[in-house]
Amino acid sequence: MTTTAHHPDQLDNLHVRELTPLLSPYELKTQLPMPEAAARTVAGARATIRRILRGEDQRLMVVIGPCSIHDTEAAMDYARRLRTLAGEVDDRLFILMRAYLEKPRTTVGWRGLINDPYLDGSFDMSAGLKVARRLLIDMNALGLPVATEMLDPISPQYLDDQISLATIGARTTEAQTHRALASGVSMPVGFKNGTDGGIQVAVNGCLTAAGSHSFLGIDEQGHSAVVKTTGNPDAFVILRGGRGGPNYSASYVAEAADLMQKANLRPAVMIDCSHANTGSDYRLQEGVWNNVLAQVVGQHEPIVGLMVESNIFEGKQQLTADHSALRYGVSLTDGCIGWEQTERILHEAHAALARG
Ligand SMILES: O=C[C@H](O)[C@H](O)COP(=O)(O)O
Ligand SMILES: C=C(OP(=O)(O)O)C(=O)O
Repeated sequence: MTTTAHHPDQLDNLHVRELTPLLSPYELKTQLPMPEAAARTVAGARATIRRILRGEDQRLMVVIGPCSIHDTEAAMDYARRLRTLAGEVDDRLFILMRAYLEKPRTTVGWRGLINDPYLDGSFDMSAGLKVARRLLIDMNALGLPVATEMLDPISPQYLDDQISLATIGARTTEAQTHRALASGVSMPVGFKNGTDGGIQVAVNGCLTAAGSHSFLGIDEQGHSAVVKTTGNPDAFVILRGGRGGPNYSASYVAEAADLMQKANLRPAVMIDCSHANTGSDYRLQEGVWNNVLAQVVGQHEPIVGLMVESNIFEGKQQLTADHSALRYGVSLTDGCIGWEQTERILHEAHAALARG
């Protein structure tokens, strides 16, 4: 650890308290290598998602799971349940678990398992990366692929072999850093519309990510490096609502498809049933889900999937200093639907899609 002490003439690092070296991606991947079964899950899921995006696989992609993971035991409990459920509906629905390990905040708040794994402001990110990698390996080894938000431009070097689908969130969808990052990651990537509801920024994100970029990052040894990318052709738009309200209706879906077409991109749209599509009221997610399903049953394209915030138990809870008071399987960030409702809506969707 290097702690900076300020000299009166010092001009740099004036607001930096501490710099703590981190293990390298190579070291972490050597400590926690990819098992054969997990590798099969990731490779298979990425190929399936690419086929869905190109209209070659008619199944609907569903990204479902906690708003954020703070308890790995509860996350694995959820993952085992979802793995079983995914197998029951996989002729119509292709299910990925939402395994969100980094949280963007509107202002301040807990920023996720990688940033602060002990939930106490100690910010032990070495431990956070280890716990995140272990968890993603265990999920993939079950045969359950995962989707996550890529918020930090460094952490993907530690984890990207475990991730089948990446998303760029509403707060970063217009950022050059995240668009360049998306151009180099190894999996398909969804760009959310902006927090103001603007869809064009998400389309611009897809367009930018399709090209090659050069940016500052790290290599496998953890050294700072110029990262040169080839471009990622597998990008799509996620409609999550905005300040003006929801944007999951058919007219917004058509607008997104039209904007993608005008940008010479194959229209592919996922609907996020949460966030500004519900005004952050998790109880409204099922209504959004049903509306979008009705759109899909009539005409699948350009809708490729849905996203739902779900946990073992519904609602959310406050993070306080007394962790013994935390309720098992309840979100620490956005409110989620509970497991029973999750099972029900997935089975109902499966039946509705089977009926056509
Ligand atoms: O998905 C989670 C939240 O919507 C996002 O992280 C912003 O959360 P906040 O408004 O509570 O900070
Ligand atoms: C933060 C999230 O969403 P958004 O970027 O749409 O707010 C999320 O999906 O966890």
